Amino acid sequence: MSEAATRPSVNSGALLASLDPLLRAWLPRQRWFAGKGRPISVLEPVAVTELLPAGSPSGLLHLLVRTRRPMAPAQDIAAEGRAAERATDCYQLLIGVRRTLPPHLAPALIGHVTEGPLAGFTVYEALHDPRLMALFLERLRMPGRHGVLRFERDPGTDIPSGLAARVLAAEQSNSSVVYGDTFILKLFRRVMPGVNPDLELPLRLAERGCARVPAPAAWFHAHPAGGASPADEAYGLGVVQPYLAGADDGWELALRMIGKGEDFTGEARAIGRATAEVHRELAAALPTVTLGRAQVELIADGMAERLTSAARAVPALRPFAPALLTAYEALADLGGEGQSWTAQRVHGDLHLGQCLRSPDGGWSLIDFEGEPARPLAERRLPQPTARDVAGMLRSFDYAAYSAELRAPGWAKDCRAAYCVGYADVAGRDPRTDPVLLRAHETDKAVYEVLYEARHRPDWLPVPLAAVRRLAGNGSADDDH
Ligand SMILES: Nc1ncnc2c1ncn2[C@@H]1O[C@H](COP(=O)(O)OP(=O)(O)O)[C@@H](O)[C@H]1O
Ligand SMILES: O=P(O)(O)O[C@H]1O[C@H](CO)[C@@H](O[C@H]2O[C@H](CO)[C@@H](O)[C@H](O)[C@H]2O)[C@H](O)[C@H]1O
Repeated sequence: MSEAATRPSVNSGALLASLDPLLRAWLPRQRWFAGKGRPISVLEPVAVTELLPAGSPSGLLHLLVRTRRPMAPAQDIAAEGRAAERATDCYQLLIGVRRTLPPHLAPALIGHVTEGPLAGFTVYEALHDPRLMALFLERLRMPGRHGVLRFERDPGTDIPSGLAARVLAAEQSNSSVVYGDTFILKLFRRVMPGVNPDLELPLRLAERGCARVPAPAAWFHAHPAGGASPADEAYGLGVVQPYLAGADDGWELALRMIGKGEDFTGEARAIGRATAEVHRELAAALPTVTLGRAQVELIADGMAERLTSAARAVPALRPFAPALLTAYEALADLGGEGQSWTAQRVHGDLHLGQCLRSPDGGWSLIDFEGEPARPLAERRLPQPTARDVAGMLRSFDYAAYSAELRAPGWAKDCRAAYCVGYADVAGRDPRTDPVLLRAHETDKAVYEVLYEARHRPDWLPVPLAAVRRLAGNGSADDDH
């Protein structure tokens, strides 16, 4: 990728127009695309960067495209309101361009271009092409600019050249490529202007020497408007971090151990300890605030608003909404009585899949992006640590449900062990604040209903079962 060969020189409008029908068919099939099963109403370029020209023999394009969120079915439009019709999302794509696609890249096919500047070429998902991704790592190793793209790296971390690239098969909210079992590149898919907490928090934790979170080694972002004005915030696009080779992800490990009838409470307790350690470091690295009456009410109001909008989008949630609201009312009431809590930066979307156990048995936490559907500014606000604890408690429930567990009590025991582990480090058991915890667990279950409806409709029954339980005035642990 010499400077001359990589100078961005494309007419982005004409290029995207030629890819338009292919992307409209391909995008909605991607897991990371929000809004399944409905046609894309608008597809327009935000920025197009030619990293390698077509025909060399494989070209590489970096695209930021804006889509208008698909229209809701007729019956939901009135309920979702005009705002939902106007909502747009920006997605990051890395597109390979070849005359013909070799058989091993067939699963990556996006389509054959028939018109415009790329007529006669085949375009495909570049992440599946080890050659292109090796070239992309070379670009990441060199700090500097490339059109609207800006590449940065930690000068203290050596990223060797020539590492073999392989795309991760896991279906995710984002996409990842592993390099030689030493580094992993995470490419954010739905991107927006502003500081991405998935870079911000690991960088701050690395500064404190926190070993529970892989430290960013290189990262890149874009300034589609040129970056001249302070208001023109960068879009965070991707991060390279050390790859924890041989690590087990907590979700797969839990399902495996359930399958073998093995006890998971020891691991749950260790994850609780890891969570509390990361919370302690985040509280030391970034500002904390005391939540008074007004802030607690705001949090409760925010939860109620999310419930209302989720219930509009997912009809199955509607019958439970009034009962779920009582959890938020109880939180606001406690705030009104003068109960206060500390808020700090948190993980924001903690679940078993974000916990990795290294072969030495130590747990690390990854993916500090927060809930992908929330605005960035909101995800970066200090919050009670109960948000993360609630995420993990829900995750034990997910694992038990997904394994169609016969043994009652598995989730309940893991939830308890996790809280005990948390208290080992924090000195306070999260269950000491049942109203706070319940409100956050309810909020999480509501988020999950919306997430599953948008991304994995087949999974909707999992959070709906929890919603039913939480709405039933019973304990969140009932039925396990
Ligand atoms: N540093 C790492 N070491 C090993 N595996 C990792 C690492 N980071 C991510 N992974 C793997 O990649 C998967 C997806 O990463 P994650 O950051 O959670 O992306 P997403 O936001 O798409 O869920 C994880 O579940 C894990 O299996
Ligand atoms: O892609 P991310 O890991 O950033 O998070 C999103 O996808 C998760 C699913 O992959 C989703 O998590 C939900 O499903 C998990 C099992 O697959 C379960 O362990 C979690 O508890 C449950 O919330 C997550 O909510 C979503 O933001």
